[in-house]
Amino acid sequence: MSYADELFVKMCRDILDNGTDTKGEKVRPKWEDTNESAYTIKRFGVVNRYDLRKEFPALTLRKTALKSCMDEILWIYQKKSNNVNDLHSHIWDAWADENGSIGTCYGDVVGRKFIYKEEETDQMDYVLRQLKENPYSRRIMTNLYQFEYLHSGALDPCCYSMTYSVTKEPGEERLILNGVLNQRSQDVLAANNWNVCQYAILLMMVAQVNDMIPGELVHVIADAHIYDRHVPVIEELIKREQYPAPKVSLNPEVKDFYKFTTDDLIVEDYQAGEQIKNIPIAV
Ligand SMILES: Nc1nc(=O)c2c([nH]1)NC[C@@H]1CN(c3ccc(C(=O)N[C@@H](CCC(=O)O)C(=O)O)cc3)CN21
Ligand SMILES: O=c1ccn([C@H]2C[C@H](O)[C@@H](COP(=O)(O)O)O2)c(=O)[nH]1
Repeated sequence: MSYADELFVKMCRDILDNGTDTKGEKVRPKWEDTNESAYTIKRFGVVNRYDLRKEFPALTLRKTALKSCMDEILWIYQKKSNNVNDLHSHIWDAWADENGSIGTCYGDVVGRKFIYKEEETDQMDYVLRQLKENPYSRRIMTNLYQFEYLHSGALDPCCYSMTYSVTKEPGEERLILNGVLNQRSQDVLAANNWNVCQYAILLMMVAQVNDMIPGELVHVIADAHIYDRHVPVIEELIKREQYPAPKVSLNPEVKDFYKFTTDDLIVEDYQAGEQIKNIPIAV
């Protein structure tokens, strides 16, 4: 059975049984159809660890759209775009302006130039260069939570930082590339496995172009929540049958981070439960 399923079911049970309700409090998100407040049951401080050497962390309770996940991660970290017209899914449409822009967040922040040691770079190029030149550095991270740009971005980034950390295992020639994903806010039904698979794929891409082995992904979530309208959906989902994790790999020919496309993601044996259609998204 997929380890990601096991962790997901445990996390959902913990949120539902031990979480606290925001009902009646002042909350930001709304349900688009009725304009009512979208309340949640939340759990503070959830930490999940996935080991990519053992298996890929995809849910099998329902299918996660892995190519769309990768498409969004390429949009942010490779194209460094903030325009939904550069994205092949419609998940960001509700937050875009009439030109398709989501403003100064996500890709826009990744691509902003700054000077580091007298050279102009951006956050992703900095990470790629540090891993090549200085892999044991403890300063290898991206950080999308830039206060000066929040006011003109469509949404404050939820997955806001990724810290890369290299280890060496006895008997293993290549270095292991691990990552800590920090997330301030998580819509567990809509995007938990979506975000996990995205950053797993990002770690795999960054490892491959540095000839490293993707190791552990540690996902730290400050506010892991289930929206009120999602509770019955989650209750049904976590009772479903679980299957072994799919095999997910990258085209080994790609050695340049900027050359990956979603065609380079190879997904095999992905058996999963029925898709849940039309999940309501709080905006
Ligand atoms: N309330 C809320 N939840 C989120 O997950 C979220 C936001 N808001 N705001 C911005 C982005 C947009 N995100 C989204 C929005 C929709 C889906 C969604 O509907 N996913 C479908 C599959 C979509 C596809 O196949 O392309 C799913 O079944 O999970 C996922 C992430 C993540 N973010
Ligand atoms: O990658 C993402 C992007 C967004 N979310 C969710 C988490 C929250 O439910 C909303 C954002 O609302 P805030 O009031 O700004 O926290 O979007 C996610 O889970 N993953």
